[in-house]
Amino acid sequence: MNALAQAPSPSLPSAGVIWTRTLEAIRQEGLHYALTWLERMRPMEVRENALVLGVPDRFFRDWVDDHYRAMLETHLARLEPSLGRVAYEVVVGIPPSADLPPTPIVKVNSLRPARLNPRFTFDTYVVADSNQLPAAAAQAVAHRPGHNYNPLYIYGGTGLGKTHLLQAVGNHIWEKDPTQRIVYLSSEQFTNEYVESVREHRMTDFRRKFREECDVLLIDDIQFLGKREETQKEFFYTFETLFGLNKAIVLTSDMVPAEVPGMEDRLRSRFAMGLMADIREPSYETRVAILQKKAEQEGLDLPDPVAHFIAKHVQKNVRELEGALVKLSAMHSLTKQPVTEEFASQVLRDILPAQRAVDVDAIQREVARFYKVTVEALKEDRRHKALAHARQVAMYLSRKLTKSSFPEIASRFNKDHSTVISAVRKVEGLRETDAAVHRDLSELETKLGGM
Ligand SMILES: Nc1ncnc2c1ncn2[C@@H]1O[C@H](COP(=O)(O)OP(=O)(O)OP(=O)(O)O)[C@@H](O)[C@H]1O
Repeated sequence: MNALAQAPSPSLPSAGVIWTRTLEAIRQEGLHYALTWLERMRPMEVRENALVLGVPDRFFRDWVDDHYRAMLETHLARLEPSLGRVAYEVVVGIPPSADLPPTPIVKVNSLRPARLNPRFTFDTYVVADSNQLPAAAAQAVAHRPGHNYNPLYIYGGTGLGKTHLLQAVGNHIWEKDPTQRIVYLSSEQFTNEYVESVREHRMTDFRRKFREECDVLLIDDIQFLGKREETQKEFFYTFETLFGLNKAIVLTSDMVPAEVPGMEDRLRSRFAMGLMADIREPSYETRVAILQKKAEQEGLDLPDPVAHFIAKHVQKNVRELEGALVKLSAMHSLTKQPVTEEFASQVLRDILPAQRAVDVDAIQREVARFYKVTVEALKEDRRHKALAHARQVAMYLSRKLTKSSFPEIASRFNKDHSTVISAVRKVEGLRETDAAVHRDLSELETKLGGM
């Protein structure tokens, strides 16, 4: 049999090596059914900008060419940009196609569906208290699209990971089964496509794309549909068709359906038919965990105190946390300075919120709110255990976060200064030994914007 031929230029690997790598990439994408055919072919040579593959007969050649050429050429170009084509040569000795097992005739989407970012996967998503339900629901949809939670409606504030989860659903389904037709877009893009199709009299194409050739519909920021009456109508029928066919529908929004201005009632009620799950703002611990995971992904060695420092100061959303980390990482590789708290505070000066001056009043208010007691109760003499703890915490924070002296603090709580001193000592001790107290204090300090 004609074995592997040599490469045309010394800079290119041989046809055999290129072919092995191509098959490996296809295997990694889980396209096993394609391999049944592809593994029969023999790498012959690299000719001009084509990889020449040996095939047993013309039937085989035509079948592979019809079904897998696009996929092969995509993978080839990714591995060797100078090779954009495959060519075939009938070779004696390769077992003929007749003894191949029957292969399902499916149209393979060898390219990741449009607009899906491969970075947004379940692997790179940190699951925590703030997003447990939507993350679990998204995974359930990705495992059994159309059967679990249909539709799934994920809502929450900006930069909290809605798009990430939505795209993770799409990426997971596609990676497991590239024959699934996944349509991912924002409601604004849906509107634009609709308006264009009406204008250009291409509604049949539009409906085919969204109703007939769609197994999974993922729409980001559905709230923008509220302002578009005509598009909403079209979307309603799209929804009804897909839902009736058990096709998976996942939507994201920054508010619950009932709050979306201008959204028709019939759509609101349909959105609420499956599962509505909200992503909340990440807690302090979640922010630390996200920073650590992202640092690991970026290959940045992030010491714990620095992760805590950023988490304490960047509280708004995950997008801002990520921005802080990217900046830190870039400055670290440029300057080669060690990643310390001091370095972080210099680098992130312009993103960190300015330190708020905290006073005893603000501390009393925040602590009272936190422990669900009144500010007056903090200043009274009552010795109820929970109240006494809240009072001691308020005294400790007053000492730690303000410049007030013990007697000054004492006067604000109607106590004498020795009570404040022993309260501060007690809370300092508890902070070291009691994890719940440690967590409460960190959260309170974060809320108060202190260090
Ligand atoms: N739990 C998480 N784990 C890892 N990364 C996250 C998480 N949540 C958010 N991110 C990251 O934060 C950034 C912002 O997230 P995303 O774009 O999904 O937010 P969003 O809720 O869709 O925001 P918007 O409403 O503004 O569109 C992304 O880079 C995303 O990867």
